[in-house]
Amino acid sequence: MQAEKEDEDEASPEEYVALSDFTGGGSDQRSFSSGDRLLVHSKPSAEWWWATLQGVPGYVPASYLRLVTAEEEEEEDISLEDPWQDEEYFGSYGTLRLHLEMLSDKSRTETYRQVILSNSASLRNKAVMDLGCGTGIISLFCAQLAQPSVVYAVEASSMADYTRQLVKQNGCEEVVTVLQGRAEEIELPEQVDVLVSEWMGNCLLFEFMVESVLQARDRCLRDGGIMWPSSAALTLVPCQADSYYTEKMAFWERPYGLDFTPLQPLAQQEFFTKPKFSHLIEPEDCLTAPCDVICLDMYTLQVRDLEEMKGQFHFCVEKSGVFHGFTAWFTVHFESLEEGGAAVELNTGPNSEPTHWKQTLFMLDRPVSVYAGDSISGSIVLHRNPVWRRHMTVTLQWNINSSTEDTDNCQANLFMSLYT
Ligand SMILES: N=C(N)NCC[C@H]1O[C@@H](n2cnc3c(N)ncnc32)[C@H](O)[C@@H]1O
Repeated sequence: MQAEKEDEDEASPEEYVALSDFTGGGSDQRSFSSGDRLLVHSKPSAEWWWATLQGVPGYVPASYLRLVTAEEEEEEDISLEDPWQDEEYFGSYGTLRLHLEMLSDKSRTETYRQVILSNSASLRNKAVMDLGCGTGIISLFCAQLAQPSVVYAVEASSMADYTRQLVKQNGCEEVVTVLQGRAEEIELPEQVDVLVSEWMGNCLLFEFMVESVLQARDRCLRDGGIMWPSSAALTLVPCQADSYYTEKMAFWERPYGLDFTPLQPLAQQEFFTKPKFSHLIEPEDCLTAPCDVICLDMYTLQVRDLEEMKGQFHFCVEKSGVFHGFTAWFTVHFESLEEGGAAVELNTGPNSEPTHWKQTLFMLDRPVSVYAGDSISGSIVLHRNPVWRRHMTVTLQWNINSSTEDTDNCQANLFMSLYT
C-alpha cells in the first residue's frame, strides 16, 4: 500500500497496547510485538491507523490494538476481551435479520433441502446433528423429508427458544430436539451418524464457525459418520471491476468540474485496503479461468490447519482488459449417503445462481492493463487473526508475465494484505 504520511492530528496521540505480534508487509507498515505500547496519531480508516512505536511511525492494524485505560495504566495488566466476540456474534443471530437473509437465499436453502431429499432413504433411523441450526430449517427438512431416529438441533443464540416453537408448530417435536448452547460445550446423549451444518462465512471462512464444526466432528460424530458439507473449496479469479473503481477512485478526478485527485491516496487507503464483501461479479468480468486455491476435506481438516492456509495460482489471461483485482468465492460439496450416489454442490460463483454471500473482491492499489497471453501467477495466504479469532488476513502475492513487449511492468511483484 502506498500512502503519504498522515499529518499529525492536533489532538494528543492516544496510547494503545499491542495484543499480539504484527509483522508489517509494506515499507509504510510498522511491526510490533505483543505488549508494545504504541502512540496512535490518526485513524485514516477503521482498519489501519497511523502510529509510532518508540518514535518510529507507520501504519498499524487497528484490530491488533487495545486502548490503554487509566485503570490499566496503574494495574499494568492488559486483559484480553473475548477474542471470539461471542456476545456480539450470537447477539446478531438472536434477531431475525440474518436468519431472514439466509432463509431468503433460495440457492443456499434449496441446496440443503436437495441434500436431505436425495438422501432420504439412507437417513432412515439415523441420528443427525444440525450444528448452528438457527431457525431449524435443515432439521425441519430432515423430519419432513426423511425418517431419521433423531435430529439434535444445536443453536447457541437466543433464537433457540423460537426454534423450539417452530419445531412444535410443524409437528416435528418427536424427531427434532433443540439444544441451546455452543456446539463445543453441548453434551449429546449419543454419537451421531451425520453432522450437517451451514457454517460458511464470507470468503468461506470468515466467522471461523468451521472451528466449531471440526470440534463437534471430533466429539460427536461416530467413526465412519458423514460430514455435510463433506468438502469445501475457495476459488479465485483475476477480474476487472471498472464500475467499483469508477465509483470509489475515478470519482475524485473531476467532481463538479473540480480537481479532487489529492484525495485519491486516501480513497485507495480507505476503500481498497479491505475486501469488498457482497460484490457481484459478472462472468465477463473474469480475465481468466478461475482456479481453486484452497481445498478443505472436512474429514481430515484440523483446527490447527486453520491458522494459516496457503494456495498457489497460475492464471492465463484469455482476453485483454484492465486487471483491477481478484474475486473470491467458494463451493461446498455434500457426498451421497448411498455408495456411488451423486454428490450435491453449492457453488457461490458468478456462473451459479447468486447467493447472499455473493462474492468477495480484493482491489489492487492501482489497476494494471493485461493482454491475452499474459500470465498472473502467485500465492494466497489466509492467516487467521491471532487475537480476534473470527477474523483473518488475506495476503495475495503475484507476478504478471507479459508476452506483450509494450507492457512496461511485465515483472510486477505485488502484494496486498487485507483484513476481514
Ligand atoms: N455463516 C453462517 N453460516 N452462520 C450461521 C451461524 C448460525 O449458527 C449458530 N452458531 C455459530 N456457531 C455456533 C456454535 N459454536 N454453537 C452453536 N451455534 C452456533 C449461530 O448462532 C447462527 O444461528
